[in-house]
Amino acid sequence: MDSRDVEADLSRILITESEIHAKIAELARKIEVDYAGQDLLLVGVLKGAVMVMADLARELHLPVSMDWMAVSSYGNSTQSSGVVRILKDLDSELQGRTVLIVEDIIDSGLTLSWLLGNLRSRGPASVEVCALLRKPDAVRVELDVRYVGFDIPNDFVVGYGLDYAEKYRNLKDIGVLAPHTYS
Ligand SMILES: O=P(O)(O)OC[C@H]1O[C@H](OP(=O)(O)OP(=O)(O)O)[C@H](O)[C@@H]1O
Ligand code: HPA
Ligand SMILES: [Mg+2]
Repeated sequence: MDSRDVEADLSRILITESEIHAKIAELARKIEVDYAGQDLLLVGVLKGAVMVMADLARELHLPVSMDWMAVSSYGNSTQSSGVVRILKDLDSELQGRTVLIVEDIIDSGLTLSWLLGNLRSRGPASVEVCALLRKPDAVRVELDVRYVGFDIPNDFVVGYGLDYAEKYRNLKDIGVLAPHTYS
């Protein structure tokens, strides 16, 4: 855990920094095989995916471009509002591009479901998804996700980009937020 005194806010560490980095290397090896010889556009979903994007992009031995989209459906809550808002759109045109969405977490799946529909309507050659975390017991929509790092329990997690009310994104590990911090 980091130097900031946040241990009291976590009920437990779920995934350590070294486990995260090993998993990202494993995902990168698969992506390199699947996209060999192609120019890949990585689309990071701000803000949660900043850490995954930074580490995955540096791990990939492929020519990649990086672009960012900011959407938000959680605000300062631990429950998705179900309403996805674009806060920042992509700078790139997607026509004919090979796109890989990079996400930190699939929880209800509502953000990704909406994003896939939105990006696919822009005429890319393909759109696939790489998500570090997924909560199988929380997913409310059918989603085809090509790369998933860890399936995790249905607890609210923070760290490594994931926030609660904009806090904890800078933790190196991923931990379960103790209920007393938000109830
Ligand atoms: O599967 P879902 O239930 O839709 O949840 C997943 C989304 O929620 C979080 O984003 P958030 O809206 O909190 O924005 P942030 O990335 O800026 O924290 C997370 O980063 C995913 O994008
Ligand atoms: O468990 C979570 N933690 C932080 N942000 C999130 N956004 C969706 N689910 C989560
Ligand atoms: Mg958030």
